[in-house]
Amino acid sequence: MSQYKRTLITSALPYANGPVHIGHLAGVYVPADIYARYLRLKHEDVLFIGGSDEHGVPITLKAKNEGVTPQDVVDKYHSIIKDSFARFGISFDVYSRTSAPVHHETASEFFRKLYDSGKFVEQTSAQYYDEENKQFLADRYIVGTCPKCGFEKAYGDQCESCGTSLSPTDLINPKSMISGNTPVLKETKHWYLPLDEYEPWLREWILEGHKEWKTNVYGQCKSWIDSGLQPRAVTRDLNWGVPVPVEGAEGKVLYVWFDAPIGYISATKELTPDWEKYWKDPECKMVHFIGKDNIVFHCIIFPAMLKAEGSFILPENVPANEFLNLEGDKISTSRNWAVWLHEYLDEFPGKEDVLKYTLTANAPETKDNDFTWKDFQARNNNELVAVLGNFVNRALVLTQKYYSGEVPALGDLNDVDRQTLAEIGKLKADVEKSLDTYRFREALKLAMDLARLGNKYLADEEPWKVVKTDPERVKTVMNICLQITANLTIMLEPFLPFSMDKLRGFLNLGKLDWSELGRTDLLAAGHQTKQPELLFEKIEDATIDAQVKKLQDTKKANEAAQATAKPAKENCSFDDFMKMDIRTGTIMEAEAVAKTKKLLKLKIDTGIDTRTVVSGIAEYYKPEEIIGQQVSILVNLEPRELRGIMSQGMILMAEDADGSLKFVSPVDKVKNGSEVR
Ligand SMILES: Nc1ncnc2c1ncn2[C@@H]1O[C@H](COP(=O)(O)OP(=O)(O)OP(=O)(O)O)[C@@H](O)[C@H]1O
Ligand SMILES: [Zn+2]
Repeated sequence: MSQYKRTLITSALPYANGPVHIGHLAGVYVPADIYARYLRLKHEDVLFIGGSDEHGVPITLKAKNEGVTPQDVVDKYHSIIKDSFARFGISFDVYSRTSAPVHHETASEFFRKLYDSGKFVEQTSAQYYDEENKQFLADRYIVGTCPKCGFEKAYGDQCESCGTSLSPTDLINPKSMISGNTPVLKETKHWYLPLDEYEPWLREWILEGHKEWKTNVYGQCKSWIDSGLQPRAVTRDLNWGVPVPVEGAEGKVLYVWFDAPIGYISATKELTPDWEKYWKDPECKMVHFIGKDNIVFHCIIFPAMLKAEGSFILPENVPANEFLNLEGDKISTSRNWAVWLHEYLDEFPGKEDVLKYTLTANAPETKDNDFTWKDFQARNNNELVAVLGNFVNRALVLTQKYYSGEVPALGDLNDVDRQTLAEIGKLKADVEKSLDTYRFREALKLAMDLARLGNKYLADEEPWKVVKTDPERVKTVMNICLQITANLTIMLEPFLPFSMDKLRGFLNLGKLDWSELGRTDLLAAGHQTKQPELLFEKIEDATIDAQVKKLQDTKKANEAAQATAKPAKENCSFDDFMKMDIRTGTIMEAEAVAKTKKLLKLKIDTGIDTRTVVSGIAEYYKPEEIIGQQVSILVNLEPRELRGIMSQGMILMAEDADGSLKFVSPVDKVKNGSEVR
């Protein structure tokens, strides 16, 4: 048993400027949920905390762009996020938000306590100011060139290209995000947490005291500490956030990364009056689930804040994950490169566990990983359907067939039986060890080994053959298969809660505790099981192809949005322009030019005559679609031969950003032969 009486699980507060995607799930919420469900199955005293992070500059910028208030933005996404988590079965004990009054109060008090006990350094410095909008430019209100890598769109707080954390005055050629103007420097007062003073303590606490932390986490902490910690401003000139509760701080709010982690405390307060049992008692173990970009905030800044305050416990572990990518590209909310949870839930009803399974089996625990729809399909078809679904289905169906669903009695055991049953206990110990050390991928693989064990046992014992010669023996085999199935409902419960609920229904069995895992008498002889349905269904190629197509469309839309118009060509004289004779005409006939992919042979009524034109539009228009289409045609272009056809003139086309061609034609129909000028 551990030295702890309670566990407080926090999961990073998703930023309420977009919905939740599979990266968030794989990095944070799925492992946190597995851990919470596991501890609950063990009857431990555990709280699982979540909530939306609703302050900070990106939200105010989004509101500005959309012509709504920041509150509108966070209301919208908080409700989408909260609802999708609930549908997906992320089992928060509370899901709060940082715009809630309890949070404003808590964060404000927290700041005030540090302020009153002299933990901050007050400093006036020159900061960028947009004179047109009369506003200081914090964090993402300012862009410029990264001094480290030369990326031209680095933000005032971070370069998204090289990951360096910056302050606005580091940027080369800074520009205001609101007006595009070059900002001026203006004096303003802020409060700083002197992280440098906490350096020796952090070194001791993490580098000496927490060598067991994951290497990616420990490594990042070491690198931050070794490169020297600087005082960090914890306030901003901004009108969206928790107001700085100090006289003379009008127009200032707490820095979003100061207030967000305090959100874990506020959410706990919202949940229970006993919140101090979790936050202030050293017998409580606190674990932060986060992605790698949040490590510095949870391992260095927030602990320094808690330490400065003095009455709070510190995290016992921070099992941060690396990043999940999507089909080879970084997931991005702004580029819409993501699989969105709320869309997945609509498009794959009843398949919550399939996503949870895939994200766990392929979790970015030690390095960045890639989600692909092919892998999703393979995990479902080859593992959930072929291994787990297949085993439990055979066990239940054969029980129906031989015994009308009644659990048969266990007879004499042979060596294989004994080894198989003993394996359940061994797997239990291994799964526990993995879960206790936050190795969820490994834990899931081991738990699935129990289903593999069942499959192998069934295949080796072949009850469908033996039943003809030795029906007594088959009773023992089927009893063992059913005991394995019952054990699966416990072992896989943290990972596949919806499916295990279903499976318990087939077994006609209530929810069992983790402590009962490993028992070989979970189902008594004579217990009545029910007619089973399929636990998992195969996912067909067409379903996967549709998802891949959706992503390809996103990519195309992004490329088109990125494309900038080419610069204008050199001037030409009016006379030169007037030499071109452009008319309106109508396509009378159209056919593909044999042995070419691009060319159509068109017959055009130009008002002057009817003539033949060869046009390179076959990839964009089918011949039958364009008969009767009015077009603009350059009629005095020198005729030329294309593929043996004399082409007399050229149809004008507009080339879109993706290279596709569209007709340039009058908005309203005009008489053929009308001049275009
Ligand atoms: N692709 C990813 N893989 C793993 N974890 C991620 C990924 N994207 C975000 N996270 C984690 O999810 C948590 C919540 O993320 P947050 O709402 O701050 O979004 P974000 O990092 O701004 O992501 P995005 O820019 O995609 O919206 C954070 O702990 C973050 O580290
Ligand atoms: Zn950079």
